[in-house]
Amino acid sequence: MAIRELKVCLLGDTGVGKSSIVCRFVQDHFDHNVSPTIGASFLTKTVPCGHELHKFLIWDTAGQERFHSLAPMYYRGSAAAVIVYDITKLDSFQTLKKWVKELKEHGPEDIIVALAGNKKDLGDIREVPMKEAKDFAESIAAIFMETSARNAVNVEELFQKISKCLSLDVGSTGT
Ligand SMILES: Nc1nc2c(ncn2[C@@H]2O[C@H](COP(=O)(O)OP(=O)(O)OP(=O)(O)O)[C@@H](O)[C@H]2O)c(=O)[nH]1
Repeated sequence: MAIRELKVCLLGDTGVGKSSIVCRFVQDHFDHNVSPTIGASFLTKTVPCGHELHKFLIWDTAGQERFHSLAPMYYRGSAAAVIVYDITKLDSFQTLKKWVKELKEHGPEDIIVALAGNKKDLGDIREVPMKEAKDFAESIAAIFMETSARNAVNVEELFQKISKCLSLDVGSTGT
């Protein structure tokens, strides 16, 4: 079976759960006391998609402002970007919009963008209405999912959607 390597980066405010999403996806594990990422971390996971295997090369970037200038190194050459916000923090949704703008201006032209509203398990203290995020995602033709790294909700599904989109992309350029 053919293996395709797909570079994916995670972007978003500090504390929104980027590392936790990656950890849930790659190791099916959740840590309540995960330390903030320094610089970036790298993990891989291979998943079947149709008649091929997709090997995700995942760059989990640091959300702290002091690391912002490093981000282009990770989104350049990426096939997809997952921009994460925390549904309980309106500020993190504003930061997501800044990342969308930055990707549009400086990212790869054909990059697939996925928006992930994480911490879905904390719906009681939600600050970002799902509809608002969904409408925004639609307006920029992005994949959208609310996830919970903690409860393993929609994390696998998020990467499956990205995988499917990447397959379709190849299909359309091949014809
Ligand atoms: N309740 C809940 N907490 C979560 C979830 N995902 C992550 N967390 C918690 O949120 C905190 C921050 O998670 P991280 O994964 O370190 O966030 P990050 O976006 O990688 O942060 P930086 O590395 O600083 O950019 C940790 O205490 C996690 O345990 C979730 O789905 N639900």
